[in-house]
Amino acid sequence: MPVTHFATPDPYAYHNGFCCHHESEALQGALPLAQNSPQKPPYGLYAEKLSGTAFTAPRKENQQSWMYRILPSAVHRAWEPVPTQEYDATSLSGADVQQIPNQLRWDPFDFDDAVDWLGGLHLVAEAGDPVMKTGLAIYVFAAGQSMKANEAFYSADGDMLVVLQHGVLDLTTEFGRIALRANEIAVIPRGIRYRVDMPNGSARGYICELYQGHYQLPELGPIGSNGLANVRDFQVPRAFYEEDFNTWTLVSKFNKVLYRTSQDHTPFDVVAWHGTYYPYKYDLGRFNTIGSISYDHPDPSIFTVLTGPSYQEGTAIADFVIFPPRWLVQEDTFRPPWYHRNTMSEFMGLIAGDYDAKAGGPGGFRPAGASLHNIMSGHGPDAVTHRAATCTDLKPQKVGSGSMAFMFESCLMVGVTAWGLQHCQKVQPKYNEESWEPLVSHFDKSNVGAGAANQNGH
Ligand SMILES: O=C(O)Cc1cc(O)ccc1O
Ligand SMILES: [Fe+2]
Repeated sequence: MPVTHFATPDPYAYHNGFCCHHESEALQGALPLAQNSPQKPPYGLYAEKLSGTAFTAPRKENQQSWMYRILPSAVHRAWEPVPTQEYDATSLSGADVQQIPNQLRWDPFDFDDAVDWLGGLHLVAEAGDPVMKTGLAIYVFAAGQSMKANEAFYSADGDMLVVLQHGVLDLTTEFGRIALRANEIAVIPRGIRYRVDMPNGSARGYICELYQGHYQLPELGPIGSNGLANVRDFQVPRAFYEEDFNTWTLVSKFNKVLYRTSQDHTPFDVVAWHGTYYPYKYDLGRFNTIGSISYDHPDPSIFTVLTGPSYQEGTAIADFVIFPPRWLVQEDTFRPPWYHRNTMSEFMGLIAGDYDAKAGGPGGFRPAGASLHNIMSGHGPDAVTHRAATCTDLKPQKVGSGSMAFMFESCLMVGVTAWGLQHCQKVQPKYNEESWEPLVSHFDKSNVGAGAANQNGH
């Protein structure tokens, strides 16, 4: 029976704070004092460095951690490809993606309680290439089984931002443990080993894997020094280790192919760590939402939780944007999102409730469903929403109570996999037709007042 040790008696205690250096000891004195690799690290541990950026990355971008572990992670046998019949490997390869301009919407994706984390991953959309460290991959997942006993996973391809729509995930990572509940997100950076247990059975959600760079907080500019996702609300696990010399299986996603190896010790043997490269979680309910208190609908970038920047300033490979419950108070304003064509692609999901730009209900935008408005594809409120927003009395109104929609927005044209287009059987065939074709012209040359500004003078 493995022996388990936590930094604190509570296995789910966290360090609070993001973009900063943390240090964690599950055994007092396990971190060397004032140096990283003493000749003999405390307690006979091995020092191992995990580099999340190039050694030479500028200080403000540099991410790395030092781990003090029972055995180095190099102690394992040779990697072998996982036989494709064990996992539907083609569903991860992205070999079948198609870039299409159609607006797409998916009905809620099914639960699948028969599979575990790896069996439950479905690549829906992708752009770029892990080999060149460019782009992103978007998955939906549904699983009900814990990973096999003594099995752990990592992705060499990118940083996985997990949006949990339903259930609970118990994540054991090299850095410690994270309990993830619906309406929370976790980010597991490239290379970090973890396993996923499902203490409550069915779990479902979405993942945006960033092949390039790392997620960071957006600049706040004139908003000032607080607001949106606040630094202290990000939670980082505390050191946790087991003494376990049983045989473990490691699975690696390496250029979208699963490889497997074995070793006679647990990968979760990090007694202490310090650094800037670590997994973390964030509860979307803590987001400090900011909006217009005068007129007009602001750009949704004010709802950015995390951004994965491209090399072009202000342009993201992946922005993670949420639409939390909020008050709408704008005067003389069409309050839902405007009609739009975007140089960015917009993949949306819904964790719970309704999204104020779209009708819910059967055939609508529903929790656990999704939509994709690819580059320059027209979108915006459906006809029902347009009518309601045009006719409504503009009193202060709370929208989205109990709701949480989100968007993965990318500067890249994402392709959709065969699973996303066909095999999942969730594409709504009449999305476009039913959403926007009912819109009719209200153009009336003889009635300027039909759309005139109000008397507030803006
Ligand atoms: O509903 C969408 O498609 C996303 C979206 C939200 C918003 O507030 C403004 C523009 C936009 O595309
Ligand atoms: Fe848009």
